[in-house]
Amino acid sequence: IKDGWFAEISETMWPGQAMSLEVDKILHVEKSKYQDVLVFKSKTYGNVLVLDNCIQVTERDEFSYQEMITHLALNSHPNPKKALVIGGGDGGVLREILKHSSIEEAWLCDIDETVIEVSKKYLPEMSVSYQDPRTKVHIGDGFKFLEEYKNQFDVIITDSSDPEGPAESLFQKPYFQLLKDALTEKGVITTQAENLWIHMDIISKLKKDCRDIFPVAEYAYTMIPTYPSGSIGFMVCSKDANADVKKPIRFDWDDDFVAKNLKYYNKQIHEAAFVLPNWADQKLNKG
Ligand SMILES: NCCCCCc1nc2ccccc2[nH]1
Repeated sequence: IKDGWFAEISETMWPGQAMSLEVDKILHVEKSKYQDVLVFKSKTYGNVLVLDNCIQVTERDEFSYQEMITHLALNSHPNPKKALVIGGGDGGVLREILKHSSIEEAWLCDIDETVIEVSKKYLPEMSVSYQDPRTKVHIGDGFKFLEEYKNQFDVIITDSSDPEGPAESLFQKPYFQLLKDALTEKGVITTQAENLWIHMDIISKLKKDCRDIFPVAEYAYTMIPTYPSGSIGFMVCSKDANADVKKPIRFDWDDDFVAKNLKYYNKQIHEAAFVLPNWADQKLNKG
């Protein structure tokens, strides 16, 4: 933090550019077992969680990412009862999962307990989900967790940080085989799949790996001002060869519920999220 501004600089992940947020007050600085943890109150984006100098969530725009990574998956499954989040220690994805009345158990496995602790203290609107009786928390490596739970989950959401650091293994092909084996018959996954403008190499490899393992694998994205280049994507995959993840197969909420509980996701946005600009479509789907 310099002259009252935080700059998200990474010469390896987003060379030559950096999102900056003006700092009102530093709230927490800690070196956990796995990463540097920083929480600050920003001037215009609420509280901000930073891990190893990368912005993870801000209170002002987190709903875009949390709603899309969750509902693109859950609304692509006929009747999700048991869901799992790998990562996502802030609790925002859990909060979104719990908006589905079909959910009986919502599990979360994050490697870093410090992230959960600071989220409970500084991100109350996301960590509120930890109090829900359907929530089950496991602290540990998602890779190892999945090796123990085969054919258990209808939906698995990988809400990971970036490939540099503790989440590195969550972007490799073996991880997607583990996800598939942990899913039930018509299981669906979504993963944090980076940005079209600066990570086309990561995305095309993710899509290829997912296509080798899942019969259905598509990339979708959302607008989010505080992630690099202002958007972030998701791999959306299904074990059901007949599934069309590009359209919601379920939308159980009435207008009143949507007005009160969904600030971003709706049926049209679900479909629009998979529509790519020409250059990206060429590279991803015809490369
Ligand atoms: N550069 C894009 C970063 C996306 C980060 C998404 C995210 N936000 C998180 C918060 C806590 C734990 C894991 C998380 N993963």
